[in-house]
Amino acid sequence: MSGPLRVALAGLGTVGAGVVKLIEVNRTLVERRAARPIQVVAVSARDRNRDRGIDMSAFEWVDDPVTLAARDDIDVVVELIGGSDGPALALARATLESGKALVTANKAMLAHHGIELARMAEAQGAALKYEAAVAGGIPVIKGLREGAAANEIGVVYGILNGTCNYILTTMEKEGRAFNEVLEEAQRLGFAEADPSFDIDGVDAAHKLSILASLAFGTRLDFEGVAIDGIREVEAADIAYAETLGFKVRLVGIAQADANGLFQRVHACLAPVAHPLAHVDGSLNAVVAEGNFVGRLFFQGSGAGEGPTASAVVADLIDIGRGEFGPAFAMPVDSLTALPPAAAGDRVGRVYLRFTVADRPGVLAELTAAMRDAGVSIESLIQRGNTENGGVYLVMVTHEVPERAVTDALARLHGSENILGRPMLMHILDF
Ligand SMILES: NC(=O)c1ccc[n+]([C@@H]2O[C@H](COP(=O)([O-])OP(=O)(O)OC[C@H]3O[C@@H](n4cnc5c(N)ncnc54)[C@H](O)[C@@H]3O)[C@@H](O)[C@H]2O)c1
Ligand SMILES: N[C@@H](CCO)C(=O)O
Ligand code: NA
Repeated sequence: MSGPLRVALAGLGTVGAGVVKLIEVNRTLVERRAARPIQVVAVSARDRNRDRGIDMSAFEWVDDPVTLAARDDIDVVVELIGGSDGPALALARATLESGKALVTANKAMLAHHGIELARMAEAQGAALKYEAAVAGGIPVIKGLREGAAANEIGVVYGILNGTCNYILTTMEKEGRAFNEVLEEAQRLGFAEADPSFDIDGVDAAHKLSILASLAFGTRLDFEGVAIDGIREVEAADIAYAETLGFKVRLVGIAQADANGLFQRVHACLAPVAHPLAHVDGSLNAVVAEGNFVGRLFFQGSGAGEGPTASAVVADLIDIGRGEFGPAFAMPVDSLTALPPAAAGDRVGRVYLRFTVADRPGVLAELTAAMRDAGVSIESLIQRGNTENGGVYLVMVTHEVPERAVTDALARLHGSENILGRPMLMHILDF
């Protein structure tokens, strides 16, 4: 064995504490695999005295994590603070500038500053590793960056947020209210510090932009992701979806073709036969289609202490072995910049839920707008009273270009017969 890999941990929350525990429990095999001892030299967090359920007395405590970057007795800094900017970014920059290896679970930081950090790592010949940042414990970064590296990948999509999947599937199985289930996900340690990042789709978009760069060899483009979360999904939508043969899932989709780079996060209806319809609770899943390997399906725990620590320590093992290369699978200057592709040309089936007044002529008005916009209806359900005195009218369209649905909704805008905002979800057709 060569000399120890000297590690500093910045951030001792859910993930940081998990890393300390994993190294403790699995030390022997981790060190055999890294071919050297793993030595946690120093740690930093906001509150020194917080009870983390682990003995930290062997580690030097540091108040300012950025000072870790300049130390000669540290080889790798592990950033587990979070946040796209602030102390996490200051630490990441200082670490790479000093030529040290950086391991991070911070997808927000990578989505916003990944290219800059990858360039710094390249300039210094330093490792920048981030397996925990996308789909937690699932080795999807390794899978795309290494395992599928010989393929042209046309599409990558999946369930990238454990909190949303936990909320949607718990609502589905137990019929419980949105807010109650969100609080439970926060207690279980899945949710981001700001849970709106989870439920508004931002966290999934951070991860999707990283996956897209790896899959297509394109420059990371978080600004190009169209984002919708799950706030508008009602228990009724989940029940209608079930009646129609679907499950509601928050799905991130990235596709690269002659039209450019299409990236979108949105609640979708997955047909019950689709593998994503069977991804429950806080699990994540990623599907990638390669031109030689075919369909790859990765599934596992995308959040929580153990699975995320598993990914962080795997990165440390790689660094211990000296196995790393360009952060985004190729040198930054080789990444192409594709223009964002417009959604309007995309063809697919759509689920629409309207809350309508219960009076004659409403259905005729709705179907006329669909007809005039060239939208053909595959199935239609009208049922029940809603709280605001209307009835729900739910339809699934045949395959149509997205702009036709937008046109139909524009024709109905302002109609006295339509109460509240229509709910639209795309049907997953990969
Ligand atoms: N929790 C998960 O399941 C999960 C999964 C994958 C990725 N991540 C990512 O991992 C990172 C950490 O997440 P977490 O859930 O462990 O967060 P957390 O809120 O539980 O922990 C954050 C830690 O950072 C420390 N911290 C905050 N500001 C600091 C500062 N200025 N200096 C030093 N320490 C500071 C806090 O004291 C705390 O120990 C985030 O980037 C998150 O997105 C989390
Ligand atoms: N908040 C994230 C943590 C994992 O990145 C989730 O719920 O998936
Ligand atoms: Na991962």
